[in-house]
Amino acid sequence: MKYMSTRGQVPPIGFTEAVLMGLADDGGLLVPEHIPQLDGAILKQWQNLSYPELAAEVFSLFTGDDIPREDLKQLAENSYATFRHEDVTPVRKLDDRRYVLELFHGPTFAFKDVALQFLGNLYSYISQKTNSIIHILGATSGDTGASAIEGVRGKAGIRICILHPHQRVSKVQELQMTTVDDENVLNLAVKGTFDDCQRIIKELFADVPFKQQYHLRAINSINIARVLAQTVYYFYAYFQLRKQGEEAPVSFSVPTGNFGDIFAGYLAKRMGLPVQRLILATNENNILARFVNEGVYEPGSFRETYSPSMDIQVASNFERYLFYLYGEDSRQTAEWMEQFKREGRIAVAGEKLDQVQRDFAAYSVGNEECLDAISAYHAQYAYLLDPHTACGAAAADKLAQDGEAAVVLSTAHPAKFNEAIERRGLPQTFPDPIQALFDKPQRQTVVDSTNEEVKKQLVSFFQ
Ligand SMILES: N[C@@H](CCOP(=O)(O)O)C(=O)O
Repeated sequence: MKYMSTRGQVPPIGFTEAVLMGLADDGGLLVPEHIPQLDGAILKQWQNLSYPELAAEVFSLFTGDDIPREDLKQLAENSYATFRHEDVTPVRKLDDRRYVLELFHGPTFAFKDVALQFLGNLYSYISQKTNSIIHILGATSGDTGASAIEGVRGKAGIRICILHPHQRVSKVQELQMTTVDDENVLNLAVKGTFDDCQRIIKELFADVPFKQQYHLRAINSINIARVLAQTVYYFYAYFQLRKQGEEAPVSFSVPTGNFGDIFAGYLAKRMGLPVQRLILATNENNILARFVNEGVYEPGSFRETYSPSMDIQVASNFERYLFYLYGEDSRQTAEWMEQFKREGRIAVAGEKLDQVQRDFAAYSVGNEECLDAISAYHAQYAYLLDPHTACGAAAADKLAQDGEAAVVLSTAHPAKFNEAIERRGLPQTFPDPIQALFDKPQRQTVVDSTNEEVKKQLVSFFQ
């Protein structure tokens, strides 16, 4: 399998090179040159696999000859051995047609662990096999950073620098990142929003001489390996539902800010997983929901919400979707992205908008509505949702259709977001690893939201 850029200016490259390149050198995003097509017979073969076995199968469709199957299996085994649940991503049935896909059983209690435990090990593997230097640069609104750090802390030959918006992540998210004392970890707290952090790292990655001189690698969902790893749980969840006897068509409700998680679902569906609907749930930072419902992709004003990981205006993976929406036309995609840079707006109408609305249903969840969902699920099912999952649940309820089974992706454990839970006076017990964070010293460097400031820090950390 080869990879190409959504903007068409990168010659086809293999899987390992795509992982190392992260953001495509022409500023676009890497995508596989074709989407593998699975028939019913393959899905049948996969339905009883363990999570690591399934992950190895999915990846083997995308790695070409770059990674032998036995090595892939080992990578997957090692990556998912760190999860606290034997099913890795179990599905909980709440009622007749309502399910929660729990993606938070990894080391940092967020769905990002599913991909980043794997990517951390993959980077180690690639660095040993190819002698590549791995200097990771990432941006986070809270969850990716902690997971990425956990995935590579203390690993030989790897350094990691994560930018997070200063005082705009939850307390537990901040502690998970800043209490890590391994020498290979640098946390920069940027005086700005997540969008500032993401813009800075994207501009640094787009400066190809700088990126190459300092061997910068991506762990955000701009890295195609992240998206591929996230497709696996859609398949696994579908098989679990069928094993639990659920016969109805299956829809997924996905809380999303950067469009990575739901894009993984879109890819799984394009590969042949029978997904009825993909429901896109945003908080009040609702650029994606507005795009699906009105066809206009244009940042609104930034809102601080109870679901800070989704406080995002400009969604990284949106470009990948545009590429597919326009029939894999890289010239058109590049033009759209140029226009977005120039005018801050993209608008689609007619048949294209119809297609968007066939691909997704979307709902933007208000702040109080999110808390209402937490209270309602607690009262009705004795189940405590974190505020991001609550957005997914509220959207699933709002857009529910008769006769379908709705699976809400639970992206984090509620203990990561006690600020929201406390607002409804709901008690919760912190898991031990989270409780222990409060006694540890923190280490972070606060920086201005400029490329120059961040560059200065990187040059000294990655030299
Ligand atoms: N919500 C994310 C933002 C970064 O998204 P990613 O999927 O591109 O890593 C976070 O928690 O950091």
